[in-house]
Amino acid sequence: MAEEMKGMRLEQRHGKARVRVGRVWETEDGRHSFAEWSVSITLLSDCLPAYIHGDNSSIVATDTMKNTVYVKAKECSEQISMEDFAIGLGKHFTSFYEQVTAAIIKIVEKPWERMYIDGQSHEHGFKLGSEKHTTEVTVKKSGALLVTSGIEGLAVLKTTKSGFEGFVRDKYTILPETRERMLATEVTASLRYSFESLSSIPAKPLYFNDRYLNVKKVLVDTFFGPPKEGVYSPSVQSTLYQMAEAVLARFPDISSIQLKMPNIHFLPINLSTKENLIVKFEDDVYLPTDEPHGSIEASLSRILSKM
Ligand SMILES: O=c1[nH]c(=O)c2[nH]c(=O)[nH]c2[nH]1
Repeated sequence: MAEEMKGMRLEQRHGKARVRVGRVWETEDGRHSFAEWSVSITLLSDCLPAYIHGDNSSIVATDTMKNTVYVKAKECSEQISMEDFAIGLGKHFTSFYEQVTAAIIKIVEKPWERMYIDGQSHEHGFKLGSEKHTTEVTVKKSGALLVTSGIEGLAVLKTTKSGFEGFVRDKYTILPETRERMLATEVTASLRYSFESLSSIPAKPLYFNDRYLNVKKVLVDTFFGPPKEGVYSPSVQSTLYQMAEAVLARFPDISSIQLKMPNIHFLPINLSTKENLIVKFEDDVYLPTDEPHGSIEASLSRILSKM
């Protein structure tokens, strides 16, 4: 919310960050599902008197926002995706409070995965996985909507079928050209859905969970290529583009994707003295590093034809 007065402009928003909630759902046959979320709420609301006159009469307390997360979690009697939970919260804040014009809800899910014991899925046992599902939803009072989902910390590595050649060479360059190197990254992805109003959201339960898993699979499959032969990567940039393109080709309801793919370097080990070659690098012994790393990011969007 922005307001101009006395030749100045005040922009303000308030909310509650990192409200943590765990939710268990039990089906009739006794099988449990579980989700753990960290929910951050930001409200855009007309509460200028609080800033200017110390008058809090229009403020929705951030403590109330926190409580609302638990009330809404209780009300979800069946398992729900966090995108749908965020949309529900946004809908609540923008319709329940007159002064709230928009709500921005961010959720990060802790990656609890169902346990498998001797190949059999456990009814109520979960273990912590690695990459995280995230979402950010903006709901306006008008019902206008923006839904993004993300993946954080998807670490992938391949030991061959990667190279880097033909780049700029000048007096500062020492990097040799290669068609044989490791390729390692930690993918952060953010997907924007094309749903633009509350009424256009798919009614299918767990629609967004399904999308998340399938997008992750397309990203990973494109990064690695087929299991036997793999696929050659001429650069992180090229692989990133192919991953983004594959997602947009496969999922018509995703209108753009942003990918961040740091190039996490594994440096060849060569050890020698003046007299002796102790370790000669033969694409085998590496020094793993995490800094510095290449930082490579891009977003790919559909250009919507104006018919
Ligand atoms: O895939 C790569 N892209 C780069 O832009 C780059 N720069 C670099 O030093 N190594 C690499 N690798």
